[in-house]
Amino acid sequence: MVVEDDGELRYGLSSALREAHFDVLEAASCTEAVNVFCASLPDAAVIDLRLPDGDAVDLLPRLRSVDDSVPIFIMTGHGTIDVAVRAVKEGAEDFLTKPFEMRSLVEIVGRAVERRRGRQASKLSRFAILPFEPRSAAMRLLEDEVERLRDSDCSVLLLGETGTGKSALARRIHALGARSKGPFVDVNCAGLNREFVESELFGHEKGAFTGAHVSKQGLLDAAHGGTLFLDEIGDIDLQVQPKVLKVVEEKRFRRMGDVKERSADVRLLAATHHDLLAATSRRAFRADLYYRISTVTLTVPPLRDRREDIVPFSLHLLSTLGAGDISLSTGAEVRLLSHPWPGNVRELKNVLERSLLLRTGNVIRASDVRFDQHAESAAAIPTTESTRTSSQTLQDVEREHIQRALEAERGRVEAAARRLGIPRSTLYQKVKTYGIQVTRIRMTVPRRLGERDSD
Ligand SMILES: Nc1ncnc2c1ncn2[C@@H]1O[C@H](COP(=O)(O)OP(=O)(O)OP(=O)(O)O)[C@@H](O)[C@H]1O
Repeated sequence: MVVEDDGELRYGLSSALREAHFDVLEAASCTEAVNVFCASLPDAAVIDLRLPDGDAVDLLPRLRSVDDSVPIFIMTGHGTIDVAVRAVKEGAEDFLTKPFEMRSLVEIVGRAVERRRGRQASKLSRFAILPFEPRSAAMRLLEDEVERLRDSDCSVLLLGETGTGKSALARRIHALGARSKGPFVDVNCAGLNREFVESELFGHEKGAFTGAHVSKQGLLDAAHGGTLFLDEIGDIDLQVQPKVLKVVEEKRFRRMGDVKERSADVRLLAATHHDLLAATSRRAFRADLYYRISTVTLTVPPLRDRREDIVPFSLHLLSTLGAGDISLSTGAEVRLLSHPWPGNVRELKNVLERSLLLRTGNVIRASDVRFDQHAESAAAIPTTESTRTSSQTLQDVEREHIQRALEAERGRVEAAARRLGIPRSTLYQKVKTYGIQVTRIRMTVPRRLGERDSD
């Protein structure tokens, strides 16, 4: 993403990057930059320090609260280097002093994109090489089913309560299969409106709708040769569903505003925590799509139904958190075993992360195991009144309330903002101010759009 209000310079920067085969999105102000960034999650951003409606230092926290893994470069003139240094302290990758050679820009951006991709690939491979051997019958059965699907290219529907590990399982299925060298593109469809999901998935041609200033490849292009994982598929708009069906059945799709069809060489994995069959009878989900994607279903059992796994899985999670030398006292094990885990693995991971911070020495004790009081019901936010204690400040209450809203909406900032009755931009600001970790990013595109060769 290139953000520059000087049209000529913007054109020069974009052309240099396009010549180097980057897909470039342009913005001329902070407001436009936020919109483009949220809609497309670019692999890197190059931003002019001074923009008509603010400067890059103001913009950084807003962009980083959406996705802090995107490398952001600040372009600056000689007189403004101290401000640019501040921007780097705020999390910018580096700054470029004008005038600079386009060649250096292309090199710097290219290297940052590669580094980011490497980090994402190693995350994925770390995940793939740390399999957990379950003790529970339910998880062993699931493992057998996954093993049987290893060589198949069929679509799979993953079912299970929120936080059970459906996305994690989708990544494993991808990593085990023949497409493992191709991209894994993960789209969370919850809360996305029709036009957004359609343009993100299928891409669009210039002028396809108001604001489509340039043509854009979709995530189906990005997933070419790999796997497309549609999380919360039950939330996909009814009008978009026939197009998804065409991808599953015919492996073909059409960009918005385009007349020609393109081939979609993707394996489709989908997940939902809704009862899709019931949704088909309410006509909220198309029956033909349901039957097409549900030929093979895998159900991830909730943690409370696989208690034998809780202690060994906790030790496994501790090692994935870099704490493989930490053990659990008997008291801590008893506490973990007696909890109902409504938030499943996500909640277990949070509790373990917290206990790592609270522990002294190499053992987690019962008193270090503190449950999230608000996870009892992921769907309900308790009233502020019921959670207030005399020592809490108004800010403590606000921070907790925001955290609960984000948990209840599984990290979807847009939905949490709606729930709280505040604009999304205000929520981003508060998330930044309170240093709240948003645990779920809506969309992960592990490589540059349109790039098709293997990692
Ligand atoms: N086998 C595993 N090893 C390590 N971490 C895991 C494993 N399974 C799940 N997790 C972690 O638990 C959390 C929840 O997992 P995930 O997002 O896959 O759940 P989900 O069922 O897709 O949730 P939702 O329905 O809310 O989308 C994530 O932080 C994930 O990294």
